[in-house]
Amino acid sequence: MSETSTQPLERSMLEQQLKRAQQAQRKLLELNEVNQRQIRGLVECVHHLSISCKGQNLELDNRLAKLRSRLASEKQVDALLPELAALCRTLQSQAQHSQREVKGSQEAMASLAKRLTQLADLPEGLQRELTFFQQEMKKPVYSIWEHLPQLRRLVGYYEALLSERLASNTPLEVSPKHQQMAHELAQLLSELEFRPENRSTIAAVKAELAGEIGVESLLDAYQQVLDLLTGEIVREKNSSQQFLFAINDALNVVREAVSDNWNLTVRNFGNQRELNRKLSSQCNALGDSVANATELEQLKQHVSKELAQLRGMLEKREQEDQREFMKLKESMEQMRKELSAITNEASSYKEKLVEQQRLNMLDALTQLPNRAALEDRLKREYRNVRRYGSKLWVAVVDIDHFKSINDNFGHTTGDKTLQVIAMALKNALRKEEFVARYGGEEFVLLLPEVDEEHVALILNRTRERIKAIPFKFRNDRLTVTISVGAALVAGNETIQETFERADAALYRAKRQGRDRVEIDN
Ligand SMILES: Nc1nc2c(ncn2[C@@H]2O[C@H](COP(=O)(O)OP(=O)(O)OP(=O)(O)O)[C@@H](O)[C@H]2O)c(=O)[nH]1
Repeated sequence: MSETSTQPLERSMLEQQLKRAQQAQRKLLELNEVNQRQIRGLVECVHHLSISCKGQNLELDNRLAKLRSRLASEKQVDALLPELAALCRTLQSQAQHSQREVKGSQEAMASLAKRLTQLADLPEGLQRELTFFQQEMKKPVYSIWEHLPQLRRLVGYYEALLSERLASNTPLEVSPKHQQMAHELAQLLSELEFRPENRSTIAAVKAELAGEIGVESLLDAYQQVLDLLTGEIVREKNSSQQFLFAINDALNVVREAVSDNWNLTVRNFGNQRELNRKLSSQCNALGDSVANATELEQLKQHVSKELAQLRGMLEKREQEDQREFMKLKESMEQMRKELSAITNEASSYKEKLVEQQRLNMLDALTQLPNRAALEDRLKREYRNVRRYGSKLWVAVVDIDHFKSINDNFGHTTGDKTLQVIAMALKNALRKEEFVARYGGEEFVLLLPEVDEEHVALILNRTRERIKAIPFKFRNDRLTVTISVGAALVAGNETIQETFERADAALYRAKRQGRDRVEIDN
């Protein structure tokens, strides 16, 4: 082929190569453009990140500053990848740290809110809000941004409370908490035993405490209860004092009698020795007279005289003995009387103490064993569980919606209802089982030696019996129900722990609609 024929071909190839090179260059320019846009985007993003993270963590600040300066000089994003990975790690650990901080702050705020709710006289609305707030604080929060509004809310509650307190020139009011305390005092009064002459006063105070009560009446009621209690204590103290004085007097008499007897005995001993001495010298004189006698008639006269003297002495001694014996008898009699008076006094005091002890173990309203008696019994039953491995169920019984009976029909009706239910509970049990009024409208049953499959049967039967009682309040027929939670004393748990499980079961029974028995498994 000639040189002239190859030229156009070469030229066309060169043109094509040039075109491809031009295309590639355009592509490169485009890519460069994209790269630059990405870097600009990254620069902007890092800039914003730096602003929003500033001051949170020194290491993070430094990394971001370094990245910003690298971005200013770097042309390729790839070269920045190790920096970006390190930044990611720092950001991750910072996020974890923030979450921990938020959690700590949440807990501190929850505890603050709780303390606020415990403040006396907290306005009802605020109390409700705070309770709601406390519930919300239990939900997990993942960022500081969710946390901040909660913080603002808590500050708001503080502010509200503060301005309410500062503005309160308002007269004293009975808060729900005071009302609750008044009810508790009424309940306590039901558990105490007072003298018959004070019972009507106590009933009146109780009725007042149980109803809607004003500050003045509440203070009066407290004063009255204190007076009555002080009176009972003083009376008890006086009667013990009188008893001790009586014993002391009696012992003084006995002591004097014993000391008289002793003196008498000492005197007698001295008199007897004197008499014996005289008798012996009289006998000696008589012996001498007999030995030296020369005349029988003279001796006879002498001996008769001496014998008369001896007889006189013996008679005198017998009279003295008689007198002393009478004195001794009298003083022994006196002592016997005093001792029998002391014995009588002591045994009547003992009877009183035994009666008082019995009353102390009984709930005055329902006549069921009270909390102290329950504790006594529990100790014994628990000992049997530990010693012989026997079974013991603890069941906590609570009357449903009892407050509404008090509210709708009065406290006295509430009291009567308690008495009827207490009796029903008592009658539902076998003699080795035990029921006590634990307080308020709560009772505790102890069921020893009952199998798991029977316990629910027994408790449900008791529940049904109470439900079937035909209560009639102001011509309305009403059904009163109970909820029950029961637990078996297990393994090596304490009785307190069993109680807590029974209580939790009762709570479940209430939550699941009441009028039911829940057994803790
Ligand atoms: N009449 C009378 N009421 C009492 C006695 N002791 C406690 N109470 C009242 O019993 C009520 C108990 O009410 P709450 O604890 O609110 O319970 P409840 O109304 O039974 O409601 P639930 O237990 O939730 O079903 C309170 O109003 C107490 O004042 C008492 O000796 N006599």
